[in-house]
Amino acid sequence: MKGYFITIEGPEGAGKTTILSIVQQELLKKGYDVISTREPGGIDIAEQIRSVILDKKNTKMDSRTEALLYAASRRQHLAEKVIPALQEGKIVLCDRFVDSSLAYQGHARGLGIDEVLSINEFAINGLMPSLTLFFDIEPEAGLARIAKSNSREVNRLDLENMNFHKKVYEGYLKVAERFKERYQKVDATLPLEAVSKNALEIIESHLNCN
Ligand SMILES: Nc1ncnc2c1ncn2[C@@H]1O[C@H](COP(=O)(O)OP(=O)(O)OP(=O)(O)O)[C@@H](O)[C@H]1O
Ligand SMILES: Cc1cn([C@H]2C[C@H](O)[C@@H](COP(=O)(O)O)O2)c(=O)[nH]c1=O
Repeated sequence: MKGYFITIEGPEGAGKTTILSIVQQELLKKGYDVISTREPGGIDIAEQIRSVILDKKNTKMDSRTEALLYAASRRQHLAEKVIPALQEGKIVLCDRFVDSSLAYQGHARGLGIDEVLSINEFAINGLMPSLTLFFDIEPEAGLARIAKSNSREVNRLDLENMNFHKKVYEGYLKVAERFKERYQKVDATLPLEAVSKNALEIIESHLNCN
């Protein structure tokens, strides 16, 4: 495929959405053909699946159902938006992708990283990002940012206990180690300007070297 598939990962409140928007604007100014999107969501069917997964009322959702719904939304998003954009040679910046499933469902929910990767292989059919930025921040600090923000609605996953969020973080460290060839850590505790500058530098260097 001609384009670049770049994903942003990290715990709740790490700043992924905020920085992704700044970085996209900077890349557009520099003349790059770049789109941004998110998981779960990004297109209508996947946004509908997102509503089901994240609805606070759905307290009975089984962990395997949750993993399968994320994988289903992922497939539709790839088929309808990501793959066509890559075929047109665009840079696709995606807020979360399969590594979120590995950290949240695989490690934190206890389904197993290998098992969750295996159900996702059917969904992604070989398409993996060439670069993943891991926004590194302890869960307590990320959740404190969300608690302060009045523009971000609290969802079903946010309401999990601190032990769950610590496991998510631990899961990410395992996933980053496993896929170290595409992983780059960004210190997400720094001020916004520093985080966006660092993220932009990593992305541009990847675009120039590949
Ligand atoms: N580097 C930063 N320093 C201070 N505050 C920040 C920083 N980055 C983001 N924030 C603030 O933290 C809050 C969460 O940011 P954002 O929604 O971008 O995080 P996120 O990683 O996308 O979270 P989630 O995955 O849980 O949706 C927002 O209020 C945002 O303004
Ligand atoms: C893709 C994906 C996401 N999640 C979780 C992570 C977050 O708690 C929500 C998404 O909310 P955000 O505000 O857009 O970050 O879903 C997950 O558990 N598994 C996944 O594969």
